[in-house]
Amino acid sequence: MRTLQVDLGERSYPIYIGGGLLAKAGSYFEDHQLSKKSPVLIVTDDHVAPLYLKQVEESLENSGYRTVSKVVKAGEKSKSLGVFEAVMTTAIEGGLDRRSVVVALGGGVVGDLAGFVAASYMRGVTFVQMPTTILAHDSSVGGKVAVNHHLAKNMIGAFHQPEMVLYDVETLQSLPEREVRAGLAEMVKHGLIWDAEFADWCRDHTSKLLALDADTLVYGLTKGCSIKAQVVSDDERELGLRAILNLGHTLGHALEAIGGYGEFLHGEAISIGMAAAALIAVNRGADRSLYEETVALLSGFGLPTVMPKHLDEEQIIGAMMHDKKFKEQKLVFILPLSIGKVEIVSDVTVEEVRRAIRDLKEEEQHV
Ligand SMILES: NC(=O)c1ccc[n+]([C@@H]2O[C@H](COP(=O)([O-])OP(=O)(O)OC[C@H]3O[C@@H](n4cnc5c(N)ncnc54)[C@H](O)[C@@H]3O)[C@@H](O)[C@H]2O)c1
Ligand SMILES: O=C(O)C(=O)C[C@@H](O)[C@H](O)[C@H](O)COP(=O)(O)O
Ligand SMILES: [Zn+2]
Repeated sequence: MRTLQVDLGERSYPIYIGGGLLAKAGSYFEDHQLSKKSPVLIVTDDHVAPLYLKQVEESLENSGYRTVSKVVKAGEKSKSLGVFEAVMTTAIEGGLDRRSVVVALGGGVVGDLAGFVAASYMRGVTFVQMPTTILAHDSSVGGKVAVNHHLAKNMIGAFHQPEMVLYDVETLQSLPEREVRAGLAEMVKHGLIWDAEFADWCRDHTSKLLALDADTLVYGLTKGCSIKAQVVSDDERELGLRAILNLGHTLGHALEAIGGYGEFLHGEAISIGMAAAALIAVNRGADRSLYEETVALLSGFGLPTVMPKHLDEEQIIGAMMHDKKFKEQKLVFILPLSIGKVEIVSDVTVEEVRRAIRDLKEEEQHV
C-alpha cells in the first residue's frame, strides 16, 4: 500500500493506493475518527454496486457504522441536477446529519456527483472518495465536484476536498476495455503537462497498462496522482497553475456537451482535445513532431485523435463559448511547448480553433 499526501497548507489529506482497501474501509473510517453516530451515505452506480457495494457496506457496518446507499444509473447523464436531487432525497430520508460522511464508490461520474452532494448537503459534510476506475486517479483528487448542464459540462459545482481517497486498485480488473483506454487518457495527460519521462514511460508501457498489469498500473496511477496532488497543492482553486490540468478539455468538454454526454467518454473527448491543442501549437510555430508524438502516444492506447466528420463546427465553437474556459471574451487553451511542458494561453482565436477542427477532420486515425 502506498500513501500520497495532498498538502493544502492549512490541511492535508491522504490518498491510499493498494489492493483490498475496500474491505478495510471501516478501519480507515475509524483511523480518521469519522462519527459512528451519524449515518454514512454511499453513492454508487448500477455497474459498480453489484461488484463492490456489499463489501464496503459490510466493512463499515462491522466497524459500527450505519450505512444508507444510493445507486444511480451508470454513465455521464447521472451528473445532472435531477439525479443530484434524488441523491439529496436519499440523504434527507436516511437521516444524514452534519457529522455524516458521503462516500463516492465508483468512477468520476459518481465522484463528481457525490462530491457535489457532500459540498451542498447542510452546506457541506465530510466526503470520502473510493475510486474504482483508472480515470478516477484524476477525478478523486483535487476537490473539483460538479454536475453538468445540458449546455455545458461541469457547470454547476464547487470545490470540496475529500477527507481521504481510498483507491482499491483491485477493482480496476473488472473495467470494460473502452473504459480502460479512456481512463489512461488522463494518465497520459499528466505526463504531457508535467513530466516528459513519465510520458515516455506511458508510451513504453502501453501494452502492460492496457493489459491491467497490476504493478505497472500501480506505478502509473501513483505517478499520475502525485502529479495531480503537486499541482493542486500549489493552486487549490485554479487561480493559476491548476489550469494546466485542463489540457485537452477546452475542446473536449465541448465535444461531450454536443454529444449529449453519451457519444464520447470523457477520456476520449479530451484525447481529441489534446491532439487539437498540439495542432494549434504547431500552427503557431511549434515543430510538427510535437503533434505527431502526441498523436502517436494517444493512438497507441487506442484513443481517438481525429475529429469525427459529422460534428458541426459551429456547434463545437458554440459549446466552447459556454465553458468555464471562455473568460473575458477569450478562449483559454492549454498548449504544449514540448512533451512534458505546457503553457496557459488566453489569446487563441476562434479562427485558430476552426482551422484545427477542419484539419483534424482530414487526419487519419492511427490505431
Ligand atoms: N473532478 C475532477 O477533477 C475530474 C477529473 C477528471 C474527470 N472528471 C469527470 O469524471 C467523469 C468520468 O469518470 P470515469 O471515466 O471514471 O467515468 P464513470 O464514472 O462513468 O465510470 C466509467 C464506467 O465504468 C463503470 N465502472 C466503474 N468502475 C468499475 C469497475 N471497477 N468495474 C467495472 N465497471 C466499472 C461505471 O459504471 C461506468 O459505466 C467525467 O464526468 C469527468 O468530467 C472529473
Ligand atoms: O482537477 C482539475 O483541475 C482538472 O482540470 C482535471 C480535469 O481532468 C477534470 O476533467 C476537471 O473536472 C475539469 O475541470 P473544469 O473546471 O474544466 O470543469
Ligand atoms: Zn478531465
